[in-house]
Amino acid sequence: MPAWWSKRSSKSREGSNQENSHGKNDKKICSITENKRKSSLDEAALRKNSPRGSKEFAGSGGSSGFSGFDSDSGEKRGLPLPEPCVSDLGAGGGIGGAAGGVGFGPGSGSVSSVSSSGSSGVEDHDNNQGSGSLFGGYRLSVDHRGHGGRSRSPVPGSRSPVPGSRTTSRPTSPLHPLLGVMSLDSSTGRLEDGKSQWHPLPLPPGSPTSPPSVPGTRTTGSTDNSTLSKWKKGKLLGRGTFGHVYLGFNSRSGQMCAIKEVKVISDDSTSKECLKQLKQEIDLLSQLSHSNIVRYYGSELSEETLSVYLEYVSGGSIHKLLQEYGAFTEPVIQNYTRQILSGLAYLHGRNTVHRDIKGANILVDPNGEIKLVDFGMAKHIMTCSSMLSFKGSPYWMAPEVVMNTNGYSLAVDIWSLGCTILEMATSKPPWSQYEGVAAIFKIGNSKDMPDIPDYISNDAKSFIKLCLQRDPLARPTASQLLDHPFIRDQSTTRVANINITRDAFPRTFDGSRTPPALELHSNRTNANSCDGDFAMKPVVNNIRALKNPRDDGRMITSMPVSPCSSPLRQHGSAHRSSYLSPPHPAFAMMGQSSYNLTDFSLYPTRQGPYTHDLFLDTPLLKFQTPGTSPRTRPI
Ligand SMILES: Nc1ncnc2c1ncn2[C@@H]1O[C@H](COP(=O)(O)OP(=O)(O)OP(=O)(O)O)[C@@H](O)[C@H]1O
Repeated sequence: MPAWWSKRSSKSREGSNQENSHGKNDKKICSITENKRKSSLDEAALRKNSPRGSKEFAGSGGSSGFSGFDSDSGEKRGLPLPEPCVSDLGAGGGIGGAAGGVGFGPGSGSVSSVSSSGSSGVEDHDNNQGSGSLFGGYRLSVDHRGHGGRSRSPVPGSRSPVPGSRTTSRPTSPLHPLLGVMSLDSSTGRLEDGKSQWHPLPLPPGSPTSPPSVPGTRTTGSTDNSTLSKWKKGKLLGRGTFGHVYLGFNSRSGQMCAIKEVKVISDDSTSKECLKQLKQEIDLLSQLSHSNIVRYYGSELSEETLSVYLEYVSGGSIHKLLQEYGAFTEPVIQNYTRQILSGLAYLHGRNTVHRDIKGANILVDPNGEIKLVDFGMAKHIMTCSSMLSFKGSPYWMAPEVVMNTNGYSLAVDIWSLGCTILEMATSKPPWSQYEGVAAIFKIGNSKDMPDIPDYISNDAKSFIKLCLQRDPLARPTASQLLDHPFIRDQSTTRVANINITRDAFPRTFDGSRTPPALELHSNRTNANSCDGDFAMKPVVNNIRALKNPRDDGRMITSMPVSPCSSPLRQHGSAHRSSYLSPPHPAFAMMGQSSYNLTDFSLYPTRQGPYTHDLFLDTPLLKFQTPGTSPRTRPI
């Protein structure tokens, strides 16, 4: 068994709502070779932490690097922004490793360990021990005398003068010692590669007004510092391992964002680790653009904090929704799974593995749109070789990750997706009946499958079983899974649903008028996923009701619209009378499919002839037997 346990911490998540151990609080268990001496203590601590009763596995740091953090402190002082490297993901390191001190964020909820082997062929930033550069991929705006200020000529989006700006009057601060060291000590070769770009803080798309390309650039002639950033920090949205997340409000546009902050403290190893993780997240997110991945707006470095500005997703995490509303109905699970898969297919298409897929890292917007977040664990995989580092959250962790022997690949996200589907169906992750260590043994060293509830459909069971195949090579890719009936048949349902709607609302389809509500539904890709409670109701009754003369267009358009996919709709009986969400007979068929695992074996997998997966040639992984030393050699 790899030695990667670390101590419990006390962080809480999602605002004041402490998540239980199945969510964000499950524990980034940190492990590196240097920490072996802590393992016995940590293991003892872990045993105390049952999946239900305990909040934390982890955080070797003990005390939080954020203790005493004042959400209102850390005013941005117009320090130059760090400059992440924008070379493509395969361009090499870029994130200086903080001496391999991986995942020591207090209260960390995931496992994090790094193999001592350096032969992974992975852009594993954690392994950049030699660089000694926390921001190895950053060009910090410092000249060689250590003063703030850009070290090169103006670039788009830089703080260099723009029309109307008066950057010369902007206060400059001495470079933060921590960052100064990082900026000047990169061994990544990316500091001078000329590919780097600034990270301005644009408004979200659709902003009625455009801010200066970089906060702090004065465009109005004002001389006070209040214009430095138009994003004002609001309430605490949640706490993660590596920082706090606040609501941000743009006082110019009225728009909102999420601000993820890590406090910058020199000579604090926890702070360094947090910054490193956040830097990694910035590097990845800044290169991603997908509707199911949280959008990155920009980042900003002040003397006290590094802030990352992200799309605000107001619905909370799947984990939080499960806590508040209970298990999801199957149509909701289908819908969410399709979107998660879509995000994963995009991510994997860029050879990037998320490594921490779980309900707590999947946010839902009010329209039921899924956003993958928390890319602090994500890694880009440069070659066909797989990773050797050890990260994730135990209950969602793939066997090959738990055993940490021969590395792992994109398929770890597919395993975690299977666990997340079980989480959505039961409100708990698989193996949750076991305490931490026992769960890890179950995952890594048994042949057992997690319990799959009887009440889900055969399609759902088939899908989950495919994801939870112990052989990572046997797991289908995200793209392949998008074609599984559990996902694919949603579109059939949606078309049929629209047809029924057309019958029910003929006037809406004859060009005379278009109820906004229907337009909204029909334009959404997730409009097919309606309340499971509807599924059991005779559709015809609702249609008859709709054809009642009283139910005219005025009534329709004045009715409140609830997103079809919202899990909030699954329990409310009041929704059943809503004509705007007519049920579909296909839902009555949920759970009746005779599709099985064998059928899907017709689809190509990583081992199949049609796959173009990078890991086609990845050798089968062997599990490490507890007590034996980890095997890191490729088979
Ligand atoms: N874009 C966002 N919009 C709204 N809330 C968010 C957003 N990003 C994060 N949050 C909230 O903040 C919490 C912590 O965020 P996040 O998981 O990204 O932090 P972290 O330090 O990376 O966590 P982890 O310990 O999983 O690494 C989330 O659980 C969520 O409640």
